[in-house]
Amino acid sequence: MQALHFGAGNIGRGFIGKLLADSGIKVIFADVNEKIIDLLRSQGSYRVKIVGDNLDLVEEVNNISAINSKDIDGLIPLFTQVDLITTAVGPNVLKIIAPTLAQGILARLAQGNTRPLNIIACENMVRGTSFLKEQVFAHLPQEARASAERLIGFVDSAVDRIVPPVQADEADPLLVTVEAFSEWIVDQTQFKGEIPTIKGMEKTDNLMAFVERKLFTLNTGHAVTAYYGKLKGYRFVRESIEDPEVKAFVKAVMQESGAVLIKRYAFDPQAHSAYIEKILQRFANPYLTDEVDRVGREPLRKLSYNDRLIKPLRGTLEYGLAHQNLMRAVATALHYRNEQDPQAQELQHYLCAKGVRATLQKYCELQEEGLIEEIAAIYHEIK
Ligand SMILES: NC(=O)c1ccc[n+]([C@@H]2O[C@H](COP(=O)([O-])OP(=O)(O)OC[C@H]3O[C@@H](n4cnc5c(N)ncnc54)[C@H](O)[C@@H]3O)[C@@H](O)[C@H]2O)c1
Ligand SMILES: O=P(O)(O)OC[C@@H](O)[C@@H](O)[C@H](O)[C@H](O)CO
Repeated sequence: MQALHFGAGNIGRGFIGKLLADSGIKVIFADVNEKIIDLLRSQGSYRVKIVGDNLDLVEEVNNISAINSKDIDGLIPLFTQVDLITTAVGPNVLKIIAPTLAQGILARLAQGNTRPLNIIACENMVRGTSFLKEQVFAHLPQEARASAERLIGFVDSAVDRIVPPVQADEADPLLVTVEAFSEWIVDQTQFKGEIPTIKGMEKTDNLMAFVERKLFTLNTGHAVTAYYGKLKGYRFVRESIEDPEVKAFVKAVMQESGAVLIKRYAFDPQAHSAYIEKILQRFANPYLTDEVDRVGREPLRKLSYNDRLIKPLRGTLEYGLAHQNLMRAVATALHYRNEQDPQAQELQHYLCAKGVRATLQKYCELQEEGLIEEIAAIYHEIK
């Protein structure tokens, strides 16, 4: 079996590509980073370092190749050969690769290929593959849509493994360092044809519970660790979470979002509490060098209506639950500054020009006057 994987970055190489290759699947990486592609192609392998307590393991990933995703002439024929397409490019890039996917699907259909093809977006996003499907279908002519619907499975998933950016290592530029923990859960109801056997890929018919549990616990807490840590002058996630004040705040936020999840999905409160504790330990992993700016990246995405801060906050309103810490988390995120991050720049310009209330309306799509006033008051108090 062959798979085409878009995005040879941290998660692409350190998680999804590795699981696929470990399961005997030939993985073809497609990326816009020419340097990475050249190296992957010339080496035909790369190494993954897995770190944790009493663990310092280096594993080699073989049976791979790579192509520049801008090389359309080389890329499109691959769509007729593979049985699986995965992505780890970032939520904002899905709409950029959608036209290419549509072109590839059309080539496959034109060839009369009736083998099922499954596509899985592995992004931090609720139902990211369904979003990708909408984007791809928008580029398919009407007459191709019924066949695509019948033959192409768009499978939503939840992905969890902390993989910080690659440290510059001249001796081994492809090396990725990852934590031992990993979780990849797919919606088994959305596959076409036989579900491939991939070690480490778990199947469920209740994906939303897993996606929200992960995004609104780990990623909510991670974002707060980054934004509060940045405000306190920390550079690394570990330094930030080791500050007792940050840790207490992060835990309180995760408990508030947890109350929403427990109510919505009937999770066992004790098991959820253990899940939170385990996540706090993962943030403090002494073997990972993860910067608050990576975790806080793209704050407008993180502050959007369905993402890790606002959706849990909306959940507390829906169920009449406490939300003081979530409001403070949003106010803290609004203070995020990073000159290298265009979204952080846009956020600060808008805040400066229009003020906090207009910012909450525009980017978070909040409408509740009382809530907006309370967050604005906390924002100014933090200032
Ligand atoms: N790093 C983590 O800890 C982690 C964990 C779970 C989920 N995720 C999610 O995985 C996704 C990828 O994150 P990452 O940390 O690997 O990011 P990354 O920046 O390391 O990797 C993204 C890769 O996509 C490539 N890319 C960009 N535009 C492209 C295009 N048009 N075509 C092909 N490739 C393109 C980039 O060159 C880069 O190599 C994100 O959605 C992220 O939220 C990350
Ligand atoms: O990738 P983002 O920008 O959505 O979020 C940053 C981190 O919280 C995230 O990458 C985590 O490390 C990851 O989700 C762990 O599974």
